[in-house]
Amino acid sequence: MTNREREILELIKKNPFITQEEIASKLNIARASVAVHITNLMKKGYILGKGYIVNEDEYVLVIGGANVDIQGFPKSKLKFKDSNPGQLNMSLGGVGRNVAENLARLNVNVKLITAVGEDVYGQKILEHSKNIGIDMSHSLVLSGEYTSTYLSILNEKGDMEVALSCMDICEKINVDYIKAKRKIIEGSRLCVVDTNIPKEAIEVLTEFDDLILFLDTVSTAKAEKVRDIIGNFHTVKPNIYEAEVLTGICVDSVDKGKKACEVLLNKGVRNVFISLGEKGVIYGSKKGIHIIKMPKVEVVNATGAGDAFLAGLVYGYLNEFTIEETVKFAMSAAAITLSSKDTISDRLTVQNVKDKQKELGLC
Ligand SMILES: Nc1ncnc2c1ncn2[C@@H]1O[C@H](COP(=O)(O)OP(=O)(O)OP(=O)(O)O)[C@@H](O)[C@H]1O
Ligand SMILES: O=c1[nH]cc([C@@H]2O[C@H](CO)[C@@H](O)[C@H]2O)c(=O)[nH]1
Repeated sequence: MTNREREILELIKKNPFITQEEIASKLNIARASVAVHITNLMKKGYILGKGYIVNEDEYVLVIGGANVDIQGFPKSKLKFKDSNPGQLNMSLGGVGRNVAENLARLNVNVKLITAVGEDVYGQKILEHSKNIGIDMSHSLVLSGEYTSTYLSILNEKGDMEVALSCMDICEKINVDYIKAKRKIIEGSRLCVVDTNIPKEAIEVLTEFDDLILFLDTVSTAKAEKVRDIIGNFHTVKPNIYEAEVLTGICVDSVDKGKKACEVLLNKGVRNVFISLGEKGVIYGSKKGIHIIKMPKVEVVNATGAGDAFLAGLVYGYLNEFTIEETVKFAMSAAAITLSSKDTISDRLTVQNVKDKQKELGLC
């Protein structure tokens, strides 16, 4: 939605009987432009038919992968080419799905476009989404396809050592499907996309009108898909390895992280957040480039910290936080996730994130 459309929608919400002339004079614009904006608001689904019946349900749309994560926790230092005593844990994952679940836990109205098979894992993902409040009505449920899975081995510190993703089903979220969902995508307050979906489908998304696009680059292999179109995203959150794929700069120091941030801003990205794991975050916008260090926190499983962080960025944007407030909120959301064995923490709530901010001195 454009700023002008938002202004008009606010006026209509206050007075559903307001005339186009009244809107025009309040906003100091021509009546004909008001008519065009109202037509667009109707097309995007914010106004439901004539008589200005307003659709109050503003939503965030997430497009990306949904996995079942299987993770191994060794009891002591990992020995390669050997069988390590440890524990296995299974939880729901997939970057897009994780971001959507974290947003739902932060009370954001969220819809997810993903693809699952008609198998046990797919059923589990659909059931859980229903319980948590993620709208899956625009997702694909495909017979003859396997729901995707992710297998990772962590080290004794809870950081991922190596992982393998098996996500061929995401190829079905293709250009045709994205085009068919154009109305619901353009009607979103903002759209989060991950690079699990095909390159061409992401490219189509970047061509949609007035779409605020947040990007999670997922992994170095998948970040390649967006290298040439990175300037078309509003907000990007690569980690240091993904930032290198996008910029060609090896982020092995804060200065190089800032340089990579500058490269991405110069390409046209509005807000850049390069996550540095336990070292914190380098963030930049036209107001400048800064770093916030991460305080020491308990780490049980680092998987999913980046996804909680991205959900925190969305929350900050929706609530008009400053960029610094947004980073601190997002880091605190990541801290809650780090202390959970599962990819998502069931302790993630707005109040708990605010309490965590205070506890960590990130206020
Ligand atoms: N080991 C850690 N100790 C402290 N904070 C961490 C740690 N790992 C991650 N974080 C916090 O979470 C944020 C995002 O983490 P990270 O840089 O690992 O993203 P990521 O690689 O995208 O994660 P993932 O793909 O596992 O979701 C960091 O900026 C930091 O605030
Ligand atoms: O290629 C991919 N690897 C890993 C993930 C997911 O990342 C999550 C952690 O950030 C984890 O849940 C995994 O399923 C993915 O969606 N695609």
